[in-house]
Amino acid sequence: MKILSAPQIKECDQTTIRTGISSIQLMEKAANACASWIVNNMKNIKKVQVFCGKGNNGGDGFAVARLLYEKAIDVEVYIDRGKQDFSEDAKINYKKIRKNSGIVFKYFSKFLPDNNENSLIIDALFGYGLNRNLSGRVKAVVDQLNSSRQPKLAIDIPSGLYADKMTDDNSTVFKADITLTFQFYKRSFMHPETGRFCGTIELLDIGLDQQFIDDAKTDFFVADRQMIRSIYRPRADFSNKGTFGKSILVGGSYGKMGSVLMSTLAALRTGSGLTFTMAPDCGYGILQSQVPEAMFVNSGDNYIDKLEIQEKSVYGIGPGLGKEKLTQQALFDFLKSYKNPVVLDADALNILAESKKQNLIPENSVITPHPLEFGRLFGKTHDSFERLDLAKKKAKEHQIFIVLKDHHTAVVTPQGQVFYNITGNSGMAKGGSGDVLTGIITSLISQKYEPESACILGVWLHGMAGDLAAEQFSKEAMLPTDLIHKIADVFKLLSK
Ligand SMILES: NC(=O)C1=CN([C@@H]2O[C@H](COP(=O)(O)OP(=O)(O)OC[C@H]3O[C@@H](n4cnc5c(N)ncnc54)[C@H](O)[C@@H]3O)[C@@H](O)[C@H]2O)[C@@H](O)CC1
Ligand SMILES: [K+]
Repeated sequence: MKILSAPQIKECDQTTIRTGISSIQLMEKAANACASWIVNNMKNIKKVQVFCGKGNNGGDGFAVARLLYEKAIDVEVYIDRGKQDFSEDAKINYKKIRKNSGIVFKYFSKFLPDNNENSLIIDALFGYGLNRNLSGRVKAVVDQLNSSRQPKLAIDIPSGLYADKMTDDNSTVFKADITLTFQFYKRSFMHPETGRFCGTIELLDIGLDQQFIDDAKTDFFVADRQMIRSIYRPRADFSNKGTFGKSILVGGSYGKMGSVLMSTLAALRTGSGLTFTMAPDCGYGILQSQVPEAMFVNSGDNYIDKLEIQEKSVYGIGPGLGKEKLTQQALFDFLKSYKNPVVLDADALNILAESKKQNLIPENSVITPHPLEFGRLFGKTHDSFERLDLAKKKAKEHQIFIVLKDHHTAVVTPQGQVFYNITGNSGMAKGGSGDVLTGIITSLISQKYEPESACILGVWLHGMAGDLAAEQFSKEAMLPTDLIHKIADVFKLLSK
């Protein structure tokens, strides 16, 4: 699914209006979608306090207030004091509810929190039209709303959040529990500094012009179910283990054998035909007893000191590798003579960063850094938007795929496209989750998925396995090894 910028969404709204529906009808449709969602999904809500701004987001708020009032919900509407230069459609909806004597109108300054879980705060102050930080009375009331214990819902975008860029440090943003957003995810929903204000995100389809959406140019996408289904290839009949490729997981050192073990298990569970582990001898017993399906290639004593090149294989290198001098040399020698795409993670990336040998990464390879590893490889950045810009630049420069791990991991392609992942949860923020991802992506490439598809599908699978693990074990208790077991259920879901 495409992510459009705020100006593109505005153009999309306007195109939709030109091609049939009037702007006030479109607002009514948007408000209806919100009100229905609230009525159907928040059955305990008896009262709403709707905060309306002067633009069309405020217009949505007035219309939602009216529609909820018609559903016998107690409604209070809050507006700013002073001259109200409402947008045209906001004015129409404002006048409509002004006539309605049952709806209570108040100024922001009169807000008193109910602190009651049956009373919902609705933020319709600003949407994608925000062009400066919140200040004055609006800022004051949003600060007050944020400290209330009532459930909070934002219409389209939490007020104070820009659609496509960072907020300034310490600026005020409405902290929503739920964001009902129209048609598109916004980039700011996907980044940790800004996404944390959105709570649960629900996409509401308001029937915007499909032709405009199809033609719109963007570098940013969300990997949704539809995209994943188009990438996933069910396992073919009439096949043998050779059909599904050979994965070689390289890593492990004394005390860190678990990482390459998890990568190996994940590669097997993802369907790799033949799976090898290249690890030092100290891991021999562990690996052979824990993963009898994988073959062991001895690559050193307590750490890897040589890396054998095997034909027609896909290498996933890095988990638990360590940074011994001889390991470093083994990695350099390997990358100098091996020209096929590889998957590089963890210490493989740290070694390349410390030795400034990023140029050794073969074209079309996949690297899977977390923010710190990315910083070591390509330099520090101020925030995750800047980091993503730099990743786009570096993916192009090195012609590689960068899987930038984060709450919403982003797959960045050599063409500069970005695919945000929306599966996964904070229960995965544990040592070992990354090793599982390395195994999954390596396995998919060995099964002849193009690296781009392998990254997008792999990250999605990994997150989905995490969501299923959280459901069974809780975010706190779930383990990276649980992710590996849940891969089975994710494939079952995919093949339905
Ligand atoms: N027909 C349409 O265009 C539709 C728009 N919709 C809603 O309209 C929203 C966009 O509406 P608008 O473009 O009117 O934008 P907003 O409702 O976000 O408000 C923009 C107005 O607020 C002012 N403003 C921006 N930042 C401010 C700040 N920090 N302090 C004070 N004033 C500030 C702007 O100068 C402008 O007058 C969407 O997010 C969505 O909620 C939906 O109703 C769907 C249809
Ligand atoms: K809003």
